[in-house]
Amino acid sequence: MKILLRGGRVIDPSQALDMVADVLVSGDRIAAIGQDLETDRETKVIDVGGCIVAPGFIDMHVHLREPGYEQKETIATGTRAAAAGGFTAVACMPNTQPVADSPAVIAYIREKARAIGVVHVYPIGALSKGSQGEELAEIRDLVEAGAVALSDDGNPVMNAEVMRRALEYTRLFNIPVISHCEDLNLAAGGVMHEGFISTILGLRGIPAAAEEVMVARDIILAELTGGKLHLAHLSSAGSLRILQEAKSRGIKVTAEVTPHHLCLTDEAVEGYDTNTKVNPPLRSEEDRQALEEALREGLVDALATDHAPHTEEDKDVEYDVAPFGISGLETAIPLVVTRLVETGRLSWERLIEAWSCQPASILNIPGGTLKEGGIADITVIAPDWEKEVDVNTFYSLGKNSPFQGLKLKGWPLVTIVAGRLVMEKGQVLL
Ligand SMILES: NC(=O)N[C@@H](CC(=O)O)C(=O)O
Repeated sequence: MKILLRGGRVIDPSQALDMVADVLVSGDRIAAIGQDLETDRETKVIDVGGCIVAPGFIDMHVHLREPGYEQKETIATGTRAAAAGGFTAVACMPNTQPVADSPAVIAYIREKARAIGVVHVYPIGALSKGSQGEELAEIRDLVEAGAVALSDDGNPVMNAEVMRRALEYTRLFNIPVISHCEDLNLAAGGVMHEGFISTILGLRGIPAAAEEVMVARDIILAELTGGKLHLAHLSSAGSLRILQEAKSRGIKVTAEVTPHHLCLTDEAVEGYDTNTKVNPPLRSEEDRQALEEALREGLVDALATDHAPHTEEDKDVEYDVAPFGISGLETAIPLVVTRLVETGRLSWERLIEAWSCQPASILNIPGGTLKEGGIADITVIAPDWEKEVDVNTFYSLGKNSPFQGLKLKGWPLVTIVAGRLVMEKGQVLL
């Protein structure tokens, strides 16, 4: 099977490539990039004139919910949502039931993904047993089973000694520790950003400091141990100042930001829509602008959705008791394209670097490049394709999106995974 993507703007930051060209896929590999490439009768030709052709987008932070919470999402539905959203690979968080703290759960996820998944799935192992934050998980066994990183995402590691040991021990395997930075004592049962709006709404706030003190602590521990630290879903300007200082001193730390923290602020909570309840919370406009600038300048390395699907029953409750999370995979790319790329605030090159090259490099996984001979994971985006978000068309079981009804541009047009056409014009083909 061969596929020819004809006449798109091919942007591959890994090779400093930005030109109008054809891309030929043969088997599971990129066969050639060039002008007017020849085809034979077996080649499926897709006209991508006017579109962006990029190395496959990798979402390094998703919740696939399987095993244990299959009413919220499964590996089958989550990977279809990823393909529909323009992603060729996802890394999934271990807060499943049972928690992915054993080789058996890691193996289960990988086998299920291989059998029925539509995109590549890279499991992230739990850092501590049961993600309880008290005793390290069997890290070597998790790595040998295929975990690409360790994290207790959803459950901050409150014990600094445990975090220290995780950063120390993971050095042996050269994998990152992904930290969900939240001091639970400071967060104190809050449900939104602590500020003027939380006061007006009468909702308990989570101060930005709840994130910032943990960012500072984990950076100190990364410096102490020499471990690889990755900061998940940063939300506050203060976190960025600490990150800046750490990077300027050469500490091994990377960070990600989500589309919702780039596109929304705490004002979105004003209608008490529980789909705006997310952890960390949507913060102030000043924080939002700082995140945008940090992404543009590369201080924040990567984009990631933190796709957190929940059922309608879960979310159809009072704001205080609703679970945190946004179903993000199927709106992520057009949101960032519409708000940041189309407005000239983020270049295509930087978008692709942050959502393809960087995640591949941080997790040390295949992809992030269109080099000839490499694996054919490709994302095509149609910058002019405009349509409204409709959660009823989501492949994800999680319809919990605060973007319902929003008109967006720059939808993903084609997703190719290891040479297989898995999505075309929004329709998943498997
Ligand atoms: N990010 C979220 O808002 N939700 C996450 C867990 C979490 O990080 O709280 C989830 O798993 O639902």
